[in-house]
Amino acid sequence: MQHYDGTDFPWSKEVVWNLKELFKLSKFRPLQLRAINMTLSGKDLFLVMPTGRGKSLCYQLPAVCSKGFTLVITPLVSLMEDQIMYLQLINVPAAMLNASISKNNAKAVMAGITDPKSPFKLLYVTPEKIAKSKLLMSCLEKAYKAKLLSRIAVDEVHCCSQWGHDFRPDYKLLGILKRQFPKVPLLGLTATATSSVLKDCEKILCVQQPITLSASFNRTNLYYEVQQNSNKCGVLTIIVCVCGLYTTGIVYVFSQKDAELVSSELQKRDILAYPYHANMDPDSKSRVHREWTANKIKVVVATVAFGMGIDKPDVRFVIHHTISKSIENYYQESGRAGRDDASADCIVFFGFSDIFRISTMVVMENVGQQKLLQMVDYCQNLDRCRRSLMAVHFDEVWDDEGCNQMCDTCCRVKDYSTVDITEHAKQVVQIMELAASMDEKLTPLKLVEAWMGKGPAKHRKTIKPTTLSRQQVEAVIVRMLLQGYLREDFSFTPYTTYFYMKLGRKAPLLKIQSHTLSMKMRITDGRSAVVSTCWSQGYITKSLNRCSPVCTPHLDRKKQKCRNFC
Ligand SMILES: Nc1ncnc2c1ncn2[C@H]1C[C@H](O)[C@@H](COP(=O)(O)OP(=O)(O)OP(=O)(O)O)O1
Repeated sequence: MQHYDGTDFPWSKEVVWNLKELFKLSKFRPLQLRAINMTLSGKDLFLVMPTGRGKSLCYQLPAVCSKGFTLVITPLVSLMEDQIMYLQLINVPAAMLNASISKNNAKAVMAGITDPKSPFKLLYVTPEKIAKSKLLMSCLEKAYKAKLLSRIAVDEVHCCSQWGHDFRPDYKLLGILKRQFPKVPLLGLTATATSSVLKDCEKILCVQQPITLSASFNRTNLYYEVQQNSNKCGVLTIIVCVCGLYTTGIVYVFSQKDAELVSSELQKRDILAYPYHANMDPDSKSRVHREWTANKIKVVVATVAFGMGIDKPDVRFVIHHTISKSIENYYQESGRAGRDDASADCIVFFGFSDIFRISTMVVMENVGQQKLLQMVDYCQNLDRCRRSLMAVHFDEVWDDEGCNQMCDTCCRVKDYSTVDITEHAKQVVQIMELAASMDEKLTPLKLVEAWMGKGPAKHRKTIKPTTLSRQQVEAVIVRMLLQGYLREDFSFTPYTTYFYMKLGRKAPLLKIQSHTLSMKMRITDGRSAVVSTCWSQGYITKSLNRCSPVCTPHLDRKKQKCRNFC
């Protein structure tokens, strides 16, 4: 394999020349040269490389060094437009075919496909075009026969698999390409795919035994941190502080409403923040994107609609106001930070009720629930370094040295201790059994309240209220959910989906005397690195759960309460 890292191939001189003179890059990043040499040798390849590490170069550069053109399948029109704009800038001819281009333009592109002079080196198409346009397939057929179709690149290849985090039905039909054009090397690219997802993609794309190249998922310059979402004021305080520390960043939120609300709260605190979500008109969306890229806007407060194709190198923070729906999503979204290799912060706020908000949203997805719980485990698991949890998820062999104190768990090991929660878990089971005996279903909130001695007396008559704090109560319930002592139960009405708790398959184990259950909990109120920095710079004075100086202008003087959040 290492042989492919060399520069003694017939094409090597041209490759190196183009890297420097055309793409204006001084050297390759890890795995780029290997991938380029392999695809130029005609091998079928899956390239798994973290977001922002330069996957595009691995097909753009070979395209320039090959006869004919490279067909690039990309899911989003905006992604195509960005790439074409960049390629035009460096004088590499490229074209695209999608529903947004004019008929005349499409006609010219179709003619270009079979033109022996190849007026473009890269042709970008959506998977829908491959699935639906017979004309395109017939042109590609002719190009194949004339040896003009040099390579097929399938970007975001994980979209083929239903087990991936972003399945797109039209990707399922892309197997036709390898069946019709078996001699053309295929290059599948993704930032996030487990080995089982790649196996699935292999079948769907009809490639036989492709070579998989995986760059380490570990973005060493990113600092990962999870903050408890205890109240809205605390969350906003930290967001405001982080915005004060850095020049540019993204805040991801759950809904369009949150995007509007959080951005307007940041604006009230003199932070140049704008919302971005799918319901905005295209002009407003591209204006926000453009102005943020040009540093005229400091923060974009966005839903996941602000996604693929964002290539701003100097993003210094990505904050998740609400957890992502999967680790893959989180990795990709947070990975938009620090593309310039300078350090950047990735902070996610984890709130108990958010689990159930998102749960009802992903309930229809094939493995939506399972993926959400993996994300919850990432947030709640204090046993292992955040990076090692991601490594396990992406099937990467992990060495604990790899984190280098760049996550909150590694920085704060002294703040955690293992606590036996067996008796607590038994109390939860008693409450659940009592509710079941009355034929009642408990929502997570009702379960918390009953255990804390609040809510209807009938739910808690057999036990004393717990002595645990609310945060600990929630943590125990989440732990029980993650470990199968509790499980989710959904109920659908024509208007909404309700989420209830049920006893899980492992609940009977708690009846066995010798069975124990433990978890790591925070024992001190030590400050995280991000909070410490805010602290040392005078942004935060007391507890994060109180109003800080940043909130002071918004205090209602009479009630001494924050008008918006407390
Ligand atoms: N060898 C290199 N040296 C320096 N910069 C590079 C190199 N290769 C690529 N880049 C730059 C170009 C882009 O600005 C940036 C990201 O490249 P890009 O190909 O868009 O990433 P990607 O495709 O892996 O990310 P995503 O998964 O988000 O699509 O890195």
